[in-house]
Amino acid sequence: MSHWYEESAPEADEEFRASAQARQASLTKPLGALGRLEDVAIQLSAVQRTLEPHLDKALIAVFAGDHGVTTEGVSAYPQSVTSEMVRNFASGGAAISVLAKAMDAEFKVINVGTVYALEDLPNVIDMRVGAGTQNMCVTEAMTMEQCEEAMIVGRDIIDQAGDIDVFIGGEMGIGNSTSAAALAVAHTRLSAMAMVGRGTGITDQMLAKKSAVVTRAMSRHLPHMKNGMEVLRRIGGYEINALAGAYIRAAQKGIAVVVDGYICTAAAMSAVRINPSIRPWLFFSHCSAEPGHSRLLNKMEAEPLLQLDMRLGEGSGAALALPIMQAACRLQKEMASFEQAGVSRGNS
Ligand SMILES: O=C(O)c1ccc[n+]([C@@H]2O[C@H](COP(=O)([O-])O)[C@@H](O)[C@H]2O)c1
Ligand SMILES: Cc1cc2nc[nH]c2cc1C
Repeated sequence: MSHWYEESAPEADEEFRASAQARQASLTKPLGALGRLEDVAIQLSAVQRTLEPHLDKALIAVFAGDHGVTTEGVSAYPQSVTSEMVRNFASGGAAISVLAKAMDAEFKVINVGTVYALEDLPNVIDMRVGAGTQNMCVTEAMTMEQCEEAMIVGRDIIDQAGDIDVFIGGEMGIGNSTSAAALAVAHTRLSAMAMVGRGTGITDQMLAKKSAVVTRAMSRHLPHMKNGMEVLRRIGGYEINALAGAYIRAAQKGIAVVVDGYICTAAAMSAVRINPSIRPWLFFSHCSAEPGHSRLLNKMEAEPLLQLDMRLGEGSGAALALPIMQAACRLQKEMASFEQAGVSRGNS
């Protein structure tokens, strides 16, 4: 039986890619002078099958969930911060709340599994799959039912979105940089030491412990990770799995995805392992200060647009990349050609 998450996304169209490349070459600028903006517009042309790619209607959805592994002492902040920040997202005080407004994007907050039950909050969609995951050092983070349910939360957020052409996922979860590091080890087979970082800002001593925690979790789970779903079930998180489900559904529906930081990239890599056809729809916004992030991006052959030493999460880096990507679209659409503007071509 095939599952919803295995259905293919529309392929990139190589004819539109070639036409977009030709159009870029015809515009009034030295060949290649818009650098990475040209790559973005060309890739969008290939997946959206148009010479006038567009990212006008954006949805930013932040998924929140707690992590059992926090009992190992791997974060600089207490678990209660996940729920406290959900409140802050909802009341407009978080960085992503501000950025979503600044970027004119629709903004949603989804509770996929905080430990603390939150009373009915305006602007928060309550889709809790559980009260935090289990500690991956001692058991699987969740059951397969919970794993699929969390992915369906993400899928349904995309299905319920109106007519959007770009999706930005954000996450909030104290301890989730440990889960992301474990996912990164699972997908790259690099060492735990290479993939752990300071997350919210831990000490050297805690960093050594975090590495040992990931090593312990991997020795338990690695022999059983026969497919991407099993990886997400064993060492993922509710918000991470919701992101993976949202990425897969967005690509299936022809919606471009802008991937945020380390945790989002770990979710994206898991989603690609489950459904490789989604890869052409993923755009990588920034390289975060987590040292594992650049390694994971390399593994995915992904070139992020920005490097701002950010390590916030919430979708903040992706929100900042959006106007650059929108500008890339407008430039390809609206710039004059050498012929139109009567500008002489060079020899390049
Ligand atoms: O996006 C990133 O690259 C990133 C890097 C480090 C930390 N974070 C955020 O910080 C939290 C995880 O950090 P920690 O130390 O609790 O594992 C979580 O809420 C993430 O959104 C995010
Ligand atoms: C305050 C705070 C805000 C965050 N946003 C994403 N992760 C976070 C972690 C902390 C600790």
